[in-house]
Amino acid sequence: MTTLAHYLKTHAVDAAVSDVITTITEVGKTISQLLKKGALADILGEAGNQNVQGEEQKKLDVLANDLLLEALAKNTHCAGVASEELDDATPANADGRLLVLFDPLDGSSNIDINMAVGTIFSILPYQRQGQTSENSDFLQAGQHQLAAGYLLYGTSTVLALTVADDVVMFSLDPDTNDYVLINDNVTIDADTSEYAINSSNYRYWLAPMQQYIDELIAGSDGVRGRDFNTRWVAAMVGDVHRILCRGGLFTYPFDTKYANKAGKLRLMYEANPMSLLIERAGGAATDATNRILDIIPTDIHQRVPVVLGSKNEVDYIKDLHVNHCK
Ligand SMILES: O=P(O)(O)OC[C@H]1O[C@](O)(COP(=O)(O)O)[C@@H](O)[C@@H]1O
Ligand SMILES: [Mg+2]
Ligand SMILES: [Mg+2]
Repeated sequence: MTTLAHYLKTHAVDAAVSDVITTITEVGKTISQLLKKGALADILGEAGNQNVQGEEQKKLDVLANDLLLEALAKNTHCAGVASEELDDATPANADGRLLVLFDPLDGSSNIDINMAVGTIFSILPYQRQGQTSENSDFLQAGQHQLAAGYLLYGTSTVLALTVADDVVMFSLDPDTNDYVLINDNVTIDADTSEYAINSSNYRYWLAPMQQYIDELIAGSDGVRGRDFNTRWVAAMVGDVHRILCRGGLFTYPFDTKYANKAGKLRLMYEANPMSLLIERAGGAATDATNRILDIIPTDIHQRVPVVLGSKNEVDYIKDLHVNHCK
């Protein structure tokens, strides 16, 4: 049996990165416990305020954010924290070498209905040690991430992590409260017949995305010549987990639903960490045409269209978009 602590110690993981991962995953245990108690822990419902992106915050969005912030502020390696729920990045320990970014609670609309939610995190290097970190320090392309992962609070609590070239998965053992390795080499098949999209936004999509979904729905009667199946967890963490387990295609594409929003998902707290996991597992992650990990952010809260998962489907979507522009 390999615990997370043992894995981090024996895989030559940088000690500071390892320590920050330990801090995040320890908080994950607390969030997991709170979710198990649910209504009995008074964690359901609205917090009564909006985050910087104008979204109503749930009590658990705020609680998970505060727990992570408090724990990371005490971690000497952490120079600053940026969160989906905070207006600006919060400086931590100026001598730290690492910046931590997170979506404290992904899938907020699932909290009150007892469905899967998660925590997504990303670790970047800090370049100005000794000085107080600022928003601009976080504006690094996703390819520079030193580690990324998520905790999925589902029927069991699972950690997916990449700190080296591979992706590994752990399950939280409720008896010992340890994360135990359950997959030491997560890989995604290049082909899939399963896709995830919120099709209620169909009328707001670009023509190539509408064409793609039309083709999947036509199934064996259409140009694809085979049937496809839809799955939508309404928590990116759940959809990405399914893809890491059995392949698939996930997209929250560009849409025109809200002016000035290039898509719903956040580059730095959702798209980047998930893209690193997906690529390292052999899949692909784009904004429909460009690799997400190459995008140089201009704002810590910027949004990005996301197309990720089994490589051949991601490439197929890219071709549709490129050909449409010719
Ligand atoms: O409400 P929709 O359109 O189904 O969107 C679901 C998507 O929104 C998200 O819940 C956004 O994340 P947050 O819950 O962190 O805001 C994704 O996890 C998910 O893929
Ligand atoms: Mg989210
Ligand atoms: Mg969130």
